[in-house]
Amino acid sequence: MPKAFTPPDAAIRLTGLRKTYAASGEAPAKEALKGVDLVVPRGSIFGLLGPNGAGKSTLINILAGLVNKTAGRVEIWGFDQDVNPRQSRAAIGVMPQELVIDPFLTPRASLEVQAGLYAVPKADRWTDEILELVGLSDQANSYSRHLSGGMKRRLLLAKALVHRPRILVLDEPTAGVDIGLRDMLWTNVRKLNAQGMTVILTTHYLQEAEEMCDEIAIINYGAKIVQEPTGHLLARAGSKTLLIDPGPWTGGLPPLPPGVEAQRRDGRIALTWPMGGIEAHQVIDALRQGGVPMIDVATEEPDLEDVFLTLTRAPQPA
Ligand SMILES: Nc1ncnc2c1ncn2[C@@H]1O[C@H](COP(=O)(O)OP(=O)(O)OP(=O)(O)O)[C@@H](O)[C@H]1O
Repeated sequence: MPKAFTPPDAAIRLTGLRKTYAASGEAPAKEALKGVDLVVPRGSIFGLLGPNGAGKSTLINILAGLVNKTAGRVEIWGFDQDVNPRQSRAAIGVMPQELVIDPFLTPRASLEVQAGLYAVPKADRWTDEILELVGLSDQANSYSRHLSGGMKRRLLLAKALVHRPRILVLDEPTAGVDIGLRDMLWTNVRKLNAQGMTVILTTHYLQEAEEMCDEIAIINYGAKIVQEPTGHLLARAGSKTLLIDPGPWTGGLPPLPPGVEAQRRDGRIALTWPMGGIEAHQVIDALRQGGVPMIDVATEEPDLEDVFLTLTRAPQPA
């Protein structure tokens, strides 16, 4: 049995990962990954974000064994992809972006073929459970060519699960899908994660990443520019604002905690301060002690979009 040599907390460990696509015809060579170091903690729901062309698909395709890296090291669940290709492949299941499905197989047959490819013994197969999980039990025996686009995506998720991978990778799973499918996906992702599966997803929907992911890495121009727990990343987004409706009150404001700036905005009082340090209740307490009436209180939180835009607006490195 080969020995895992990464610390037990890493589901994925990338060290100096590089990919250069060779020049072809008129197109020059393209350096898609420029030495990425990345650790995905075991048990996390991990978001891999970046603008179009940042290198996300290249990175995922390398993990999936579909694209050969140019340099660097890829360890999946402790197994070096070059040294233990079989074990590292067995540890990961990938739901691809594109609808690659054999139209002449039924969903049940597709899963059986996939299980065969991964050498899953018959006794360990969980075909019916997977079909149930993704909501394809009723279509289990229909030809896949008769499935709707949404059902084909369900089948892709099902195929990624046949060998009970430790790590599930979802490449843009919700791009262009309807709400029912999106809900099915997120319910299942949470369920599988609660059972111990590490989940990595790429998405263009920042709100989705904010809701789903424990930790996020952002890549841009083939380089990782940040990796942090989602909460920390949001805290980088600058300021927090409290909006108070004092009704017809026109008095003066009491002293506020240092760093809090006040403005009048459409009859409301907008109080803004940098994230971290001051808590909203301290500001509210100060207002209350100063006798400011509060008919309504609302907050404006920064979101991942603010962070993302700030971090990815930097010009392309030379
Ligand atoms: N097979 C290829 N041959 C040459 N260049 C490629 C190839 N695949 C990707 N690239 C280039 O590598 C860069 C990274 O592409 P990649 O698809 O990994 O980005 P991405 O972040 O996944 O983008 P998207 O969100 O649009 O899928 C891009 O400039 C792209 O044009």
